[in-house]
Amino acid sequence: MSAVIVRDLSKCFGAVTAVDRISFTVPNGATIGLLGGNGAGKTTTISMLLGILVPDQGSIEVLGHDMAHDRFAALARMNYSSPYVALPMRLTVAENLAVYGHLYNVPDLSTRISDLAHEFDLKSLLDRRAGALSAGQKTRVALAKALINRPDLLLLDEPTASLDPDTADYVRSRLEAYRAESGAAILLASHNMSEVERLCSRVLMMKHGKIVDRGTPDALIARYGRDDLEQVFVAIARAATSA
Ligand SMILES: Nc1ncnc2c1ncn2[C@@H]1O[C@H](COP(=O)(O)OP(=O)(O)OP(=O)(O)O)[C@@H](O)[C@H]1O
Repeated sequence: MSAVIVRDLSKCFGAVTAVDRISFTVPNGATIGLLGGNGAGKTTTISMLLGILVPDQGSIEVLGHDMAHDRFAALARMNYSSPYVALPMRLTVAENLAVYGHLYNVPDLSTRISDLAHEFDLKSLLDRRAGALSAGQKTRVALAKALINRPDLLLLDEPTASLDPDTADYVRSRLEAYRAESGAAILLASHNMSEVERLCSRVLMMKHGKIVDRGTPDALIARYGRDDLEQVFVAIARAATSA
């Protein structure tokens, strides 16, 4: 069964077609990569999945719920992190996690916060204001917030942005472990191709709002005759420029 079913989805901003009739699924228990150059339409797609933007056309089904008519049932079972969406800056890290935990009605919230603080090495940051943290510290708090309700669908926009290589590696292993233990589906937008190769069973390649190719990382690498996904990405991006 699929956690996400997107059919013929479009979104325009004035004359700009940000997302252009895309269709895809995210199976339960899978991590799917959403790739594309700057302005390809990844964030717009994720925003529609979250119900933040209303599509001009098409349908989105999340965890069995039609987002046009029944989105609150789905929103309770999903979560997201994005470096482009700031957490309330005046609240401490602990207050932030508590607010989101209450919003999602998380049972035994203090234990959940303590577990996440341990998992993402946040214990020494719990009493610090979110606005006063470094970029990498904010990313770790955003990931803890994204997991607070043990979501069945996790939407991740650049989840390791600003993390040092050691912490990024640790976070990737935590995301893999969460998917394996929970059976959650993950949609991952990332510019880090080695991260995508490691985490994603399949990828969707976006260009100018369309999905121009899709498949497993290995299949795409073979189809384009390249050594890795980074080279495939560059080949598609350059083809786009000359198109
Ligand atoms: N609120 C908005 N108003 C007008 N145009 C927008 C708006 N949001 C996005 N766009 C445009 O829609 C297109 C897709 O943008 P989007 O942010 O979805 O791309 P992206 O793939 O996430 O890019 P990046 O990798 O740079 O984050 C771009 O041309 C962008 O300028």
